[in-house]
Amino acid sequence: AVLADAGCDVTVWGRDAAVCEAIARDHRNERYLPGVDLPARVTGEADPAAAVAGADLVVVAVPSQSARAVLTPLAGAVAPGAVAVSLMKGVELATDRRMSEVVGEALALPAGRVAVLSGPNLAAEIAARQPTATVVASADAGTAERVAAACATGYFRPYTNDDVVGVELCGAVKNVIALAVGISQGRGLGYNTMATIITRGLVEITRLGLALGAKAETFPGLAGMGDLMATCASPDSRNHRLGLAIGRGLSLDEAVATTGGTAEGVKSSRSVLDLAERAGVEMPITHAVVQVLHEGLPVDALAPLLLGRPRKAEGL
Ligand SMILES: NC(=O)C1=CN([C@@H]2O[C@H](COP(=O)(O)OP(=O)(O)OC[C@H]3O[C@@H](n4cnc5c(N)ncnc54)[C@H](O)[C@@H]3O)[C@@H](O)[C@H]2O)C=CC1
Ligand SMILES: O=C(CO)COP(=O)(O)O
Repeated sequence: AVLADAGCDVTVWGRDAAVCEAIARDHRNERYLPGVDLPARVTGEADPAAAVAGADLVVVAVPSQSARAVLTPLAGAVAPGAVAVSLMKGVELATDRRMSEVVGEALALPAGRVAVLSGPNLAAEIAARQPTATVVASADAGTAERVAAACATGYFRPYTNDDVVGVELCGAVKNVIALAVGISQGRGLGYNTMATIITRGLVEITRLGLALGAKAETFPGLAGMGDLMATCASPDSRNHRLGLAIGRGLSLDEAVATTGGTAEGVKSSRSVLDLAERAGVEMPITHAVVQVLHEGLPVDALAPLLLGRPRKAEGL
């Protein structure tokens, strides 16, 4: 809808042919955006190769762990000169690849023809055309500018950035931090705890990013602090909601079943921690989330674990 409002003709592909048909026929996607009229420029197409054929931009928004399988068969179908844009906020399990790396590998595109878009961009608010901003990053400045121009509207303001690593890590790790905030709120803890987790969460995202070559100024920006605030505050965030359910005592399976949609942080917490361990970076909140979600640590052990660490000076 944003791209269409910005003047692009948009073809949506999805794995459910009935949803694609409804988008083409009615310009509605009742399953994911009930009650929202999509612009007339948005149509649907059940054949993925037909959907990408001739497209200037191929915008990818499937769950991160599915991206490689969805994109690999389309490598030959992307038009020469087209740019792929990742909206995904995760890190691939098993390879620890960021999504721009997965997209580039799967579609056989060089880094300069891949862009990432990340920021405080909760889908329902954007569908309601509420004002927000975002970051478009690419290794190629012209590519970032091209994507930003294609999605700029009166309610959606893209800023360009050349720090792909930083922007992507912000998007992936804020989901893990939002899980931790949700868990704390599920235990009945208040705003001091939330602010502590968000602030120290940003520190550990920054620490990882700098170790992996990102730029320091990306982290207090929209993709970093901006998206952390939106995701940790919003009851619409799936990661926040899933954390809340865990904090209230549900098992991971029960929490996933009640949350709806993909909470990327559940799986990416593991790949992020793996990246951190390989880079020799300490990420205590991410580590604690992995322990609670995947290693059986009781939620009540979380605060004593984090607060019981040796004291240190504030900073990175
Ligand atoms: N929903 C939001 O507010 C935002 C989501 N994102 C990111 O966008 C990405 C996608 O998220 P959502 O659209 O919210 O997830 P979702 O879970 O709501 O839906 C993703 C879509 O992918 C489809 N899908 C799932 N597995 C698939 C597979 N194996 N093959 C093909 N299609 C498959 C689903 O049917 C659905 O249509 C995630 O990385 C998320 O972090 C980024 C910004 C905001
Ligand atoms: O990334 C998002 C907002 O920017 C959406 O967050 P959730 O995936 O937790 O719903």
